[in-house]
Amino acid sequence: MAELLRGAPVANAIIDSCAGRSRALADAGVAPTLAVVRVGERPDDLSYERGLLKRAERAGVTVRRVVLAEDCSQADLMRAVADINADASAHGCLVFRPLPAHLDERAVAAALAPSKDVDCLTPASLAHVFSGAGAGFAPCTAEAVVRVLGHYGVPLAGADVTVVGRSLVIGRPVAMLLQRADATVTMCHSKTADLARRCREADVLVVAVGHARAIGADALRAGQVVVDVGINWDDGAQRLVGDVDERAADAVAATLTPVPGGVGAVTTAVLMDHVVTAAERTVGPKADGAGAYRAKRAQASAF
Ligand SMILES: Nc1nc(=O)c2c([nH]1)NC[C@@H]1CN(c3ccc(C(=O)N[C@@H](CCC(=O)O)C(=O)O)cc3)C=[N+]21
Repeated sequence: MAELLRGAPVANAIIDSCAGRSRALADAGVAPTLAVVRVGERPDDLSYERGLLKRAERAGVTVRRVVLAEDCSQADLMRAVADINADASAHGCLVFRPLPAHLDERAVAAALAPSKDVDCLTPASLAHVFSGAGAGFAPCTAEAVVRVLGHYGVPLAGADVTVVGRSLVIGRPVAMLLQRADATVTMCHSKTADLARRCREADVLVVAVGHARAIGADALRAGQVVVDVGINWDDGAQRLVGDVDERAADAVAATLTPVPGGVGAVTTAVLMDHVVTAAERTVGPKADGAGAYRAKRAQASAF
């Protein structure tokens, strides 16, 4: 049976660190604040929102929700983003994606202030993930994958990692982050010839395709580390299932991230970490209370 790499301990460690840093910021008069923009009532947006609200409370992060109707106009959405840009008390902004088809996500990405872009929507953040230069944030889920592997001590330097899925939100950025950690990364997708062989060759298999049980026994090898990024609702089973056939992985792999309770649980924690970091960056060296803030922060990191 595969050992489970659960998300909760990883998320808790991140949230504990956020809570300490938020207290230090509070002493400097700063309340780390996230603005979330939701258009409509998509079930996975709502599930993410529920999770992040719960997590934010423990992390000491204030959340402001901006909810627009499913049929809102592009101008309505642009105005919401402009308001958040102009609001100095909002440190981070998350726009739930994908947006309804009539809305232009690229225009929103171009408008959002890069310093508030905590989930890698803007071109500046994507450039950061690609180049390593600058100060942007990676997509929370892509970073969550790397944090889970780091927490459980999975060696990445020199490891063969296969990433299945090439989305701009997970597949492509996670490949960049893993490569930066010195893995040799193979990027696979729906047109990859002999996908099963590419998957079997991997020491670490990361799957983010968005289809329930897309990866089965033929694509798995004994001893592998399997990271399942999928969150799919299974109508028959009436529960969330991953992109990997969990029974096959459980029988074959060395370790496996469960769904639910794996990477998804860490995504919200990484989001809080990004918001707190964005808030810390607004506390300039000349800002009131910054000296006390720095002292407190040094103390917090001593634990
Ligand atoms: N800009 C943007 N970035 C996203 O990352 C994003 C998004 N938009 N839109 C919606 C989807 C969905 N999503 C989830 C992440 C974690 C859980 C989560 O916490 N899942 C728990 C279970 C939650 C439950 O029990 O309901 C788990 O996997 O253990 C759920 C859903 C992020 N998304």
